[in-house]
Amino acid sequence: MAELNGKVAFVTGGAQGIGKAIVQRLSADGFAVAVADLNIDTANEVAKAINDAGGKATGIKVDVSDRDNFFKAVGEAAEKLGGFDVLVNNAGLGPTTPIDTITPEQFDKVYHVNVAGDIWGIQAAHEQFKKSGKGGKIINATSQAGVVGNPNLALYSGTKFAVRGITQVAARDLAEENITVNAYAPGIVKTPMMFDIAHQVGQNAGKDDEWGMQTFAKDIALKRLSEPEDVAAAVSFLAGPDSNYITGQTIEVDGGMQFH
Ligand SMILES: NC(=O)C1=CN([C@@H]2O[C@H](COP(=O)(O)OP(=O)(O)OC[C@H]3O[C@@H](n4cnc5c(N)ncnc54)[C@H](O)[C@@H]3O)[C@@H](O)[C@H]2O)C=CC1
Ligand SMILES: CC(=O)C(C)=O
Repeated sequence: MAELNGKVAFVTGGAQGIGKAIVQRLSADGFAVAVADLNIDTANEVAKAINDAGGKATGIKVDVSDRDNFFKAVGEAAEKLGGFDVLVNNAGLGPTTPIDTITPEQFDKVYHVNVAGDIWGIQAAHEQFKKSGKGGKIINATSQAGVVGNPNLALYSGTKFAVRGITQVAARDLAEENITVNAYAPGIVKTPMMFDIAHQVGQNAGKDDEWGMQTFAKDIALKRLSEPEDVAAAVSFLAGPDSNYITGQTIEVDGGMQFH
């Protein structure tokens, strides 16, 4: 395990999938990490494994769609870990929503987590950065589906386009305070979210999960699905000093799906 670098990172959705790989990678980079998730039991298990391996981590319960709760969770992490330097707005929901099936309830739920959650996170991080006066880094999860609209994902794709917009605006608004804001756009990553989407798409077409996965995977230039660690490596760059002169950008980590 690397020596602690004196910085603290707060990762939402850190209990599983891409978020878990991010907290593990940032811990290996020397960050003290807050494993922030709705699922506190799993978050605590991930934090314990990091502590057992010689890192510094704490599990924090958060519902990113609840503004007050997000502020409280960030404050708690800053107090427990002794600072606040990096926010990774990673938590998200990815329902499969053929266009005619979208309900008002589903719209509210997904937009509150994927879009409002990012705004509350940016505000809560900004509050901490103002206190420290040192600036910081905000890193948001979008998707290749937030770069090009994906079939069956109208609701989800729309939220991920919004995340790229919010990233650009926040980058401009916060730049004077030495705060950078960037995003990562994963492709088809082997996580519970993606396996669920593949299952739903396959089922809706009367086919199996593998067929559902291939409807997304067939366009990957590098011809393999993504591991969560592929994404964590890009987040490591965005959280570290080598990206200090980059802000407002989306890095696509999709094995070559979207080019522009
Ligand atoms: N898996 C993939 O292929 C891709 C994923 N992404 C994005 O990457 C991010 C992570 O995705 P996965 O790891 O695949 O998802 P996942 O569904 O496997 O894990 C998401 C985590 O977020 C937590 N979470 C859900 N709602 C929450 C809330 N309201 N407050 C706090 N935590 C909450 C869950 O408990 C879970 O631990 C998401 O923003 C997703 O949209 C983007 C592109 C592709
Ligand atoms: C889940 C997701 O972000 C996809 C399919 O790009």
